[in-house]
Amino acid sequence: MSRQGEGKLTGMNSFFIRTSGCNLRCWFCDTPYASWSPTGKTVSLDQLINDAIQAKVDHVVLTGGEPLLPAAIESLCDRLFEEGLHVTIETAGTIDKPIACDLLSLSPKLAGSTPDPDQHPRWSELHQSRRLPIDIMRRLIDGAKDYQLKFVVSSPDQFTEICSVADQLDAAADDVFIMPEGVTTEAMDRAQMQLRPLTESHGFQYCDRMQIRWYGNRRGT
Ligand SMILES: C[S@@+](CC[C@H](N)C(=O)[O-])C[C@H]1O[C@@H](n2cnc3c(N)ncnc32)[C@H](O)[C@@H]1O
Ligand SMILES: Nc1nc2[nH]cc(C(=O)O)c2c(=O)[nH]1
Ligand code: SF4
Ligand SMILES: [Mg+2]
Repeated sequence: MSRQGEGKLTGMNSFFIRTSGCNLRCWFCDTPYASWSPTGKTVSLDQLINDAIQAKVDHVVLTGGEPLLPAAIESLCDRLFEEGLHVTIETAGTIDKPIACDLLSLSPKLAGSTPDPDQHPRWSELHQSRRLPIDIMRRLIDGAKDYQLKFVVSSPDQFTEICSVADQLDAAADDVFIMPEGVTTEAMDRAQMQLRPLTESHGFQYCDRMQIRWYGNRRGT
């Protein structure tokens, strides 16, 4: 049990399910234990549903790693819906699956997310070739009741690219969230000074990462 720290449902008590394993390798990934060096244990669907019910909250967040990768993700969503739970999926949006959810929290990965080609030649190439399949993202958005686009930003120069991706996805400015890259309050405060005015001048929403302010950058929060 935690609180949603990012985007339109910030502050909502939520049960988080984090799948391990990712098809991308963002250099800045804040959950390397679910991407670069995947760890974790196998949990049955029955157990997950049971735990979600026991958490006594209305909201469940599926994240990762990349939550659209596991074969059982559709069954998991269906069973959460049967329990009347609100399901948010946090995804980079690169996996083609006909999945339904209440809120698709889509975080398209910009060119600057690609890992260093000298240090990680294979992953750099794979990441670059996989990170932005606009047609797949459009289908995911069509299958969701609501959506938001959350961009991780490490430089103001990235706004041109963000506008282009948002345009290609026909996103309203109001559904675009600008989130600072960073895992400390100090880094987020520094970034905010530069990014907030730009965010507002584009009509986008600024997205702090409240979990870092509430809990610190701790696993399980
Ligand atoms: C760890 S990812 C898991 C879900 C999915 N793989 C994705 O990237 O959307 C969860 C969220 O954290 C964001 N994120 C990861 N590392 C970050 C960092 N260093 N700073 C800011 N946001 C970060 C991602 O963009 C995404 O919105
Ligand atoms: N509290 C909290 N809120 C979050 N919203 C999205 C998260 C994610 O890692 O996907 C996240 C997370 O890791 N923690
Ligand atoms: S897509 Fe998400 S989980 Fe995968 S490496 Fe990037 S931030 Fe991490
Ligand atoms: Mg997180």
